[in-house]
Amino acid sequence: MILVLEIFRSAQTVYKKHGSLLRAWLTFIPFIAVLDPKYVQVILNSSKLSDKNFMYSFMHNFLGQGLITSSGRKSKSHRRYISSYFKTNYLEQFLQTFDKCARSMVEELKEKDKVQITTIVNHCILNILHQTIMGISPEEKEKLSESPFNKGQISLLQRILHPWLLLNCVYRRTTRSKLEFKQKLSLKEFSRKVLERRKKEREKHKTMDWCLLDGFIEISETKPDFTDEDIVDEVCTFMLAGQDSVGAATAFTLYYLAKFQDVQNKVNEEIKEVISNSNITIEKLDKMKYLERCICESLRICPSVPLVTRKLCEDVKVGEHVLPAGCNILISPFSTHRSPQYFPEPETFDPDRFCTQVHNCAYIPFSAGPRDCLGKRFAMLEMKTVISNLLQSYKVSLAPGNEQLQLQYRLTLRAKGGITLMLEKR
Ligand code: HEM
Repeated sequence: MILVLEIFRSAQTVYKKHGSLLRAWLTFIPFIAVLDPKYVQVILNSSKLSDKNFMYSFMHNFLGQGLITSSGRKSKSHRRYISSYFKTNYLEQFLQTFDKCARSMVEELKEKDKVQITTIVNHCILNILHQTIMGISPEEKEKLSESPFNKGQISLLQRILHPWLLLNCVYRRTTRSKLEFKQKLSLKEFSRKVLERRKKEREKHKTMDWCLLDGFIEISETKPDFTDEDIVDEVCTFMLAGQDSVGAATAFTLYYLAKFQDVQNKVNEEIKEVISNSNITIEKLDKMKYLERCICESLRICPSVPLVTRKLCEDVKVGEHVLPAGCNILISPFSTHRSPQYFPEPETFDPDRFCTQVHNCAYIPFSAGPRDCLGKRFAMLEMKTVISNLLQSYKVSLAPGNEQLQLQYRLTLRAKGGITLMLEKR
């Protein structure tokens, strides 16, 4: 038996000490932690076991009841409707925005030689999301400054760490709950206004860059079970799902590229060869295989989403064990990615380990199966665009004192104190 935090702290030794199927406590809540990729596969790949557990309901105040937090029929139909908008022909329309926002990020770095890259990257990612999800362009400075998505905060971790707050009757009386409720109202209110504005603009047949909200409106025009309230919830979900996850993964990758100059040089050679100051296209981004392996390796060591949970709706056999219906399952990409059987010397940064095929559930930064990340290709194209734009202009290295990465385990994984880089103009 082990506390969930220990799964992180002793990720390297957890397999030796406890095996890959263990009972774990998240304060007073029992979980079964499933770390072995073969067992993880049984759970994540089953469409019958795709229900999220009670923890996700604590995110309703933040994310609304969109795809990430919902279960059952609603999540299945929403996912079916929305997933077609994450295919290449739609993503292609976002490339210009990725590129434009990345270029203006690089422009802002002019005259600077030392930067907190986490903050800079997060700002760029937020601009990209405002444009691609809601159709608010980076030029609409006033609208952007009003956006409550710039400062959203989730209370789930506080509630877990102070478990009496998990009881709604207690939590409702706290100042934190009132603030969270106010925040939920402002996220929804803002999204509702943006929806109304977009509908009006569509009526006037204004030529506009396509955004995901257009897709949501199109769905609602033909599917009666996809209402305006659902649109608002999905806007909140996508705005928040694509924020810290991508921000952290981009910053972690830049950390490793700054730390290992030989790897950065190889990435830079690839960028020169593939892009050579021409326009970015999906084909070119797909060609950047070495950069992709660097991003994958950063996501292996530092997966932005370090924990995924499920509730079993039926008994499940994994190996010789039967996990009973009703129990809470915890899957930890952070720990599974450190399985020495699949990733020898797991703490070593080695992008070339992805030259050979790995077990599909040994590497799960985007989860796997019917509830895997809908935005994974969006995220990969976006991260490649942002990183290659930065590296075309600057050589990056670690600022003195920033050599050691300290991780902070929030809902998403972060670098404690951010990541500070030195920039040298190329
Ligand atoms: C590096 C970036 C990202 C990582 C590591 C990541 C990781 C994940 C993971 C692990 C899940 C499963 C969560 C769970 O089951 O509890 C997930 C779900 C999801 N992600 Fe991402 N994500 C990233 C970027 C994005 C982006 C850019 C978007 C959209 C713009 C997005 C949209 C979603 C959605 C909608 C789901 C819910 C899918 C469902 O439950 O059917 N993600 N993501």
